[in-house]
Amino acid sequence: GYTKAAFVQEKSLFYKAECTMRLSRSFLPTLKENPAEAQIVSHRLMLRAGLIRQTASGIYAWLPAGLKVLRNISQIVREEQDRVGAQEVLMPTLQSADLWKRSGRYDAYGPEMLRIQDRHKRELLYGPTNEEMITDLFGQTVKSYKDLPQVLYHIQWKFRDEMRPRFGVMRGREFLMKDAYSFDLDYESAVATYRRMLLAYLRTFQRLGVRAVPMRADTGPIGGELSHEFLILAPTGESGVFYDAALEEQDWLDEPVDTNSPVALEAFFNRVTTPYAATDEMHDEAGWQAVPAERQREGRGVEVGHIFYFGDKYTRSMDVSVSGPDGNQLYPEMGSYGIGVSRLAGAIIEACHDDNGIIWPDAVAPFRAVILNLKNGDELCDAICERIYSTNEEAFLYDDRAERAGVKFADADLMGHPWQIVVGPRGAKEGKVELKRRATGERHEVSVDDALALVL
Ligand SMILES: Nc1ncnc2c1ncn2[C@@H]1O[C@H](COS(=O)(=O)NC(=O)[C@@H](N)CS)[C@@H](O)[C@H]1O
Repeated sequence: GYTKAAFVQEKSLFYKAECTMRLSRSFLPTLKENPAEAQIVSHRLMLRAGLIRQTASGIYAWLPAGLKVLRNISQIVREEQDRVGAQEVLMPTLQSADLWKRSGRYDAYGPEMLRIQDRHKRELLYGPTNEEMITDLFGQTVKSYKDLPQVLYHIQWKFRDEMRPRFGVMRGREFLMKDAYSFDLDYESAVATYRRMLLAYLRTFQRLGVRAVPMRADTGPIGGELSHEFLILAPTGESGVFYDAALEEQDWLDEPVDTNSPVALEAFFNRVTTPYAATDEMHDEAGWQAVPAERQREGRGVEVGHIFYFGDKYTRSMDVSVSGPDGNQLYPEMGSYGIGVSRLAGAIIEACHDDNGIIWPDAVAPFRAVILNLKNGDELCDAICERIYSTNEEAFLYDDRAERAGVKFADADLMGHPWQIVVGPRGAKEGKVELKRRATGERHEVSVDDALALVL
């Protein structure tokens, strides 16, 4: 068996700064009851699992576990943007109204725009999106077509003064968005960029552990004529969706698309857009009836991403041009590509939960596993828990509270950790722990080493 002396000796060798994720000392306020104001399951569970707290209508604070989820989502989004050659920048949340007057959207955008005056009475606004700002930044720097294409993105907070914020972070007023903007020499290369982004989005959502169906969309206040939105299937989704089941069976991660070949991109684009898929706004009966009945899928979806090609809408209106191959000035062709990063935290829960709580996909979970000590103060249980905990303090939440087992099991299911490592006195005597997979409920009694090998 594992002795306390061995543990103390080992721990003293590898002593690290104490990580705060011992539940007895963490800022992780779980709730026993469903808050009355939460109407949908993701809002209820995000409050009950201690991930967020509302600070004003449609505005939330992200508590330690919720912030870990936000960072995990952001990191996957970032990796897939970098993979298709986009470059990360960070633009401010506050924008000068002058930019929006140049593009003509200052008045057109409407009451959702939060307008602010500074002490010198200068007109500012809290950015709802960044087409104007990125086009201005691009125009200050790029003067020749030789410097095209450019794809720039950032992951930044936005503000839209929604008339009725609701459903927690799903329809907030201040929310985190990845927004990318592309600048190309001509239509063909702009379309190639659009298709690369579409693939990047499908890979991103698959890596997040959800299925997002791409659908033709209308373009709304952003403008342009080529647009797709990506919807995660969830019963509380705001959009009705109709699509061909063929779209659910693709594995985009081993999709060998040569993204430098327009021909390969066209073949990929046709594979994605040929099967029928439309939200209720774009649905057409004729197209729908052509889908064989056994492949027709109908439901509701949450929009987690939206991409647009809109040509020279902003470069022309803001007069941002570059010298072309023939020496004449030309307006670069643009697209913009948004992902609702904070909305995804809620949308993923809508798609991944059961009656006991959240079921985090491994890639998004705030912790890989929770260690449940069923007998605090028992020398062997404590030693085994401390040993597991000290192997990777970032990955583990250690429930060291002086609570009875039932409370620990219920909270572990509620918080949705992919793995539960249960340490009880009987198993500890044989150096065994019980490993539970949250998604399936499967339990196995294994040695500590095997548990660590499986979880990490
Ligand atoms: N009120 C909101 N709360 C949370 N997420 C939102 C909200 N409004 C939009 N989003 C998310 O942000 C994504 C992009 O927003 S958007 O308006 O469709 N597109 C743009 O703003 C473009 N500038 C893309 S760069 C949406 O697909 C959605 O997932």
